Amino acid sequence: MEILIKNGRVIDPKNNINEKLDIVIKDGIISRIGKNLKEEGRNIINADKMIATPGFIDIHVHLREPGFEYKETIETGTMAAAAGGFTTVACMPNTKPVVHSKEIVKYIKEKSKRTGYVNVLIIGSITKGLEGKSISDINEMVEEGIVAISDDGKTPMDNEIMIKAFKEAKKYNIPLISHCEEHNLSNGGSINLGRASERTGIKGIPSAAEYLIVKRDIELCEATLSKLHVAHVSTKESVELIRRGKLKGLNLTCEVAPHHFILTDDIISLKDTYTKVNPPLRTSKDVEAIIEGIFDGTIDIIATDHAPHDEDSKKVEYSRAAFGISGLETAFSLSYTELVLNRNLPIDRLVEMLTVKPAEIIGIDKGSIEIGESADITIVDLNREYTIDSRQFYSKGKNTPFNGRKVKGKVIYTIVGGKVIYEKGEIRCL
Ligand SMILES: NC(=O)N[C@@H](CC(=O)O)C(=O)O
Ligand SMILES: [Zn+2]
Ligand SMILES: [Zn+2]
Repeated sequence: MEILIKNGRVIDPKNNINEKLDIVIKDGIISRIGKNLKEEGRNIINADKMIATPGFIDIHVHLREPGFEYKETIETGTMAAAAGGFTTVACMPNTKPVVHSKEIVKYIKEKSKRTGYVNVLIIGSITKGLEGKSISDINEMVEEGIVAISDDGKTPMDNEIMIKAFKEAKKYNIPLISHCEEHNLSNGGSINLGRASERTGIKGIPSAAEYLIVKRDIELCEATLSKLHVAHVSTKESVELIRRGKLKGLNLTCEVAPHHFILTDDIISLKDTYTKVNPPLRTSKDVEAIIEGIFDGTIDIIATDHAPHDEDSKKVEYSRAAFGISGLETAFSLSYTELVLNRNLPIDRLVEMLTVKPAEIIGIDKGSIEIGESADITIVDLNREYTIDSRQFYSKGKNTPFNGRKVKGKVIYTIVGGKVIYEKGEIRCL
């Protein structure tokens, strides 16, 4: 049966489209785009007063499988993705075992095929066991289809290892995604070093813990002529370093997570460990620099860094709590409300940061609405206001500092390969 998406405003930044159009899906593929297309014999999705965009792509999620199924599984994580409008996610390798060999890549691929609701791409680790000592089996993981390498959660501190890793990434034309943290500086800290750490007595992490490694990795990217993608930028110095690196014409991109352009460390209190995230929430100066970076294109994309945790890992003393925010189900509404409504970012730019730009970074042929392409489409009601309620999350991780926040812009349909996976709050069974 063909599907007709009727009367939506189609926003497809790759093709410079922003107008009211109908879309026909046949056998999972986009078969027609045009005005006033015939209804007969087609399943109608009424997208009147809504936008239809390419399915969102999140290149930074933690699905926790294998090994931490009590925090999230591929099944629950991809349900959360669908509820957030994401049709493709790339999962980070800090699982148990770590994704450092072809066996684990195969395991995740197979499990995703069986239990995943959206497309799951895989990021392999840079070093075995994320230990920063010896390089993973990158060659064989590339053969199994990994889209990037990263030791996310940690930074390999040894330059020799990093140079080898950059050269490997270059050989296979994949980006190295850097979690930038100088561990000797972050050293047991839980929040940003500054007013909040003084106020609360919680041990601080200086901005330099991030930007020293951003600086190092940009220099290594330049020296090895490879692709660097900086994960979860949180400081104004990092934004400036990346801006300058890009001016030099380096193969350099970066992402920001919604919590880093919306929240500051002012909201931190000893009892609310849902505000604990790595890198930590910073100051309003950092937030303003990140916003500037989003406007001038220094910051390429939004990625959620979806980091779900079980309650036992969060309901402990602040310094002992796990770092991370469950982000897939709130990312669009938060970003739309903050960037488009509060700060006047053009909606096309927001959609671009969630679709074609992430696709380009990991080199996949997705992120647009084109005839002949797989029908990954997200339909959003921009006028729908609601209050974030983590009890309604499909994710196992209820850890969000945004609970109770009023936002605007709700995902109504998520279509993956022509199948309606999510519709008006409900996930459709596989
Ligand atoms: N961001 C986080 O606070 N936590 C991530 C690790 C990471 O992204 O660095 C996690 O795996 O829980
Ligand atoms: Zn990280
Ligand atoms: Zn992460």
